[in-house]
Amino acid sequence: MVNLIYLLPNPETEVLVAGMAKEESTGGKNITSKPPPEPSPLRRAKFFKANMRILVTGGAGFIGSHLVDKLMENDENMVIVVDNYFTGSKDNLRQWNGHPRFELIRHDITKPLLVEVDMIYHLACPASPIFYKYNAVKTLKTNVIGTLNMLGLAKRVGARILLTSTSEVYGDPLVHPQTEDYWGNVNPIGVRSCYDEGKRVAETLMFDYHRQHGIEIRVARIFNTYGPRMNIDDGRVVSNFLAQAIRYEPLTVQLPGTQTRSFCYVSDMVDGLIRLMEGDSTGPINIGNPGEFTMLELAETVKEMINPAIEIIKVENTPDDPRQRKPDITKAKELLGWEPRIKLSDGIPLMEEDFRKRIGIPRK
Ligand SMILES: NC(=O)c1ccc[n+]([C@@H]2O[C@H](COP(=O)([O-])OP(=O)(O)OC[C@H]3O[C@@H](n4cnc5c(N)ncnc54)[C@H](O)[C@@H]3O)[C@@H](O)[C@H]2O)c1
Ligand SMILES: O=C(O)[C@H]1O[C@H](OP(=O)(O)OP(=O)(O)OC[C@H]2O[C@@H](n3ccc(=O)[nH]c3=O)[C@H](O)[C@@H]2O)[C@H](O)[C@@H](O)[C@@H]1O
Repeated sequence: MVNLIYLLPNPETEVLVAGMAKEESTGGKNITSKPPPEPSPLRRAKFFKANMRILVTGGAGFIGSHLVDKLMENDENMVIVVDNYFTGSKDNLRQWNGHPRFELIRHDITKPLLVEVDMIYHLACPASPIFYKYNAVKTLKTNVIGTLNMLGLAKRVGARILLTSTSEVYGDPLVHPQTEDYWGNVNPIGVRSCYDEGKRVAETLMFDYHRQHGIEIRVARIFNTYGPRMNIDDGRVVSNFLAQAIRYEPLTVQLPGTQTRSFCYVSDMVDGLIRLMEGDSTGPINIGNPGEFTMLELAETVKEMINPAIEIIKVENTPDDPRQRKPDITKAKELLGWEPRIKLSDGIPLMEEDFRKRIGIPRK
């Protein structure tokens, strides 16, 4: 039987068999890192040397499209986006349509993808609770099979890969603020589990590929991010409150209203992700703004800044809503030289302008 496996011309099988053999000879102990695989010979060809080919999965989404804008500012970068447009839109990337250094591929990452790239920013996954709960099994497949596919690609072409994980890996945290060494308090069978457990498995896959196959990995734990281009009916709190205030609708604070979040403006987030990708630390590293607000405080702030005439009402919450969340960003400061620059009161007006344009209600 074992001999038959050796005869299969499948590189995955060969690695598996080689790994098993090595494990036996090390007395069953864990095998640590191997050198990363050799990149394709194309990488050394003159034509390709000039450009860094960067794949962004989920690049038509909110954070992904801002990341693409930033990466495209560098003439040395060639950017390839893959997206299935579940929560993203081509419109977010229209400024790059037809650009010689840009490609957009309609693709679902739960299916394998073969492209020659040097770096992978792996963002594809619905992020708003209403969207990730909509098809929970698909969310899990995206996190598990999708991440496996992207790691398989990274292994094949020798690319460095960054995963956008989430503060939701801490669940309903019992440690506050959250440090990266906290293992979290997550319900494994709840309605949010497809997302938070999915991301936890995605992190595990990243570290196992790193240990077992020497893949260069980066893991960012993103805390609530907001800014222009969020879907207007996205369901997340900042976009909900802004759209409601602009439309003269009451702001819906979910009970109890004392739950907290920390909000990071999208340009700060993109800066943190690029620093992490280009730096030497694998992470996981928290990237977020430590300014912490209750949802009632957020509603009061939006009301005061956008439309003092509107009402704030309390509505039912959904199960397992984390009661508090605030990143400890000591590691990001020390290892990436990163900290956020834009405070909530400066970020909201930047987002308001974009929302008013798209909703079609100008400021009076
Ligand atoms: N925005 C936040 O506050 C936040 C916080 C923590 C983590 N994150 C993570 O950052 C990433 C981006 O979040 P976002 O806020 O931009 O969300 P988003 O929903 O705007 O973007 C996600 C993108 O992924 C695409 N996508 C989803 N499933 C896919 C699949 N199977 N194949 C291909 N494409 C697929 C969507 O169409 C969309 O364009 C996600 O991985 C999310 O988990 C975001
Ligand atoms: O930052 C993160 O790590 C994660 O945060 C979000 O999860 P959540 O914080 O629950 O995001 P929201 O849906 O925006 O809710 C934030 C808080 O606002 C409250 N809320 C939401 C919407 C609303 O209309 N009113 C309201 O009070 C919710 O009850 C919750 O307490 C999403 O799951 C992901 O985008 C992301 O991975």
